[in-house]
Amino acid sequence: MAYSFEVEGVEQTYQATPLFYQQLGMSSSKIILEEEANYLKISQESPAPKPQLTTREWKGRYEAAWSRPDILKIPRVRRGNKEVTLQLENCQCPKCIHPDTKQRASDTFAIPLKVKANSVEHKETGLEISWSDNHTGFYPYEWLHPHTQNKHGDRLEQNRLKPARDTAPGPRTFNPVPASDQSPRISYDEVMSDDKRLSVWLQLIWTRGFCFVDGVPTTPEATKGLIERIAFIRHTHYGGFWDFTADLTFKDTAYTNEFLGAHTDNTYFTDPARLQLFHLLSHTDGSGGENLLVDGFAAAAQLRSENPTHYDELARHRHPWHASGNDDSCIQPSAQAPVFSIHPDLDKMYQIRWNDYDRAPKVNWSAEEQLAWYRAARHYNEILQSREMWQKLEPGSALIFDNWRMLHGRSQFTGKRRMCGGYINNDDYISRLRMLKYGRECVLNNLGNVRNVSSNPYSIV
Ligand SMILES: C[N+](C)(C)CCCC[C@H](N)C(=O)O
Ligand SMILES: O=C(O)CCC(=O)C(=O)O
Repeated sequence: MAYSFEVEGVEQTYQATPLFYQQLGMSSSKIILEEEANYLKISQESPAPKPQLTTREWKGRYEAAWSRPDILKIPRVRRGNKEVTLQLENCQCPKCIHPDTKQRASDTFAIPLKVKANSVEHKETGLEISWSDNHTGFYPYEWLHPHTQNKHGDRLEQNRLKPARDTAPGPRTFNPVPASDQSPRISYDEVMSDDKRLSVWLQLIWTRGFCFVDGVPTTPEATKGLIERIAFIRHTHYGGFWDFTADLTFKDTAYTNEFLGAHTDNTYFTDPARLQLFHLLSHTDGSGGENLLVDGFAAAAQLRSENPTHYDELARHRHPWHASGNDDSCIQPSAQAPVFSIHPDLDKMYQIRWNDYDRAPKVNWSAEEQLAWYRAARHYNEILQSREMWQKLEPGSALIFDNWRMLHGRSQFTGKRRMCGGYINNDDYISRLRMLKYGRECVLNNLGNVRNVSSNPYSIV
């Protein structure tokens, strides 16, 4: 890739290796960025003679300019019309990316929208940028290079994922945020002994998004048996049934005592687990460790009513997700996936992926598309925070929830906290729910029926 600059009036072309600054004779000294109207003036602060590098409008197109206060554009490739944009929130420094879990460690939405790059310095291994919110960002060259971005976004994405109608269909009907004491609950003994109560339990999870099971013996064995009452436990790189504490058994922030903001699990799987059950077995010599739940569908419906465009942004743009904490794995879905997934037959939202820790930097979109998406995501994040339901789990009461609809999280804690639980696949849960609710004959008679009516078992997705 070649970058073209006019240097002192003479057009020069530089191979766009990440070190192209050095080819400009700019040694590892501070590069000062100055904004002049629509131009980006990159000059060098060093005792050596400074080759003035001034980008300018050329044949109606800018060679480089600020397109957004928090995005630094370095000159795009004239022929390929590519450009590299850097964002504070994709900073790769150890404060922004957890050195062990490789997850985002900074809060994307705490970054001011109007953040600006004050200066750029290229170091041996990457660019160091000091940002106006006093954060010093670091972008390794080998990270920078693959993160060039297509100015026009991903045409395929724009064409293929445009919502079927002027705005993407909404989520299925949702219930208002229940006060903690109005949470759906059911008895362990009933669920374990009676298929009718089992069916009620599964329908409560589907209609309300979550359900507590009271009277569960505070042992891993009883908890495992409760999960297996629904279906076999989904095995992942975290194992099958988990019994965990804050010891980084796996390099994921769940295995720490840190705060975890509202998120869905498994965004990095092609097929995220559908149900997740937590049973707090004990918490001694410490405090904190409360759990939060948010109804992501209810929040999405609120977003859609407040700003349909923001809702569409989160339904249209697909993102890369990853789980890379363990040294021997980097798990990613087979295709990038959006925050809101709309069912292709039933024309309603059926899955939310929301996990800022595990969201990888997206490359195939333009600066303008990024701005629109981040505004929408910020709006959704504010709604989610306003709808959080917090409560301290108690030994003996297990919490199960729909991981495609409900977001969960945890407050920071001290002391020894032992949590157990497990995942269940979507297909196994939905099969169990349909068979118990409709019966086998009705389910088999409706295979292939895609009408979104309650008499059709397929309407349960
Ligand atoms: C297995 N257990 C639930 C304990 C932890 C799993 C880690 C979840 C991961 N951060 C994610 O968001 O998918
Ligand atoms: O520790 C907890 O209570 C929840 C951990 C969590 O959010 C997760 O495992 O995804």
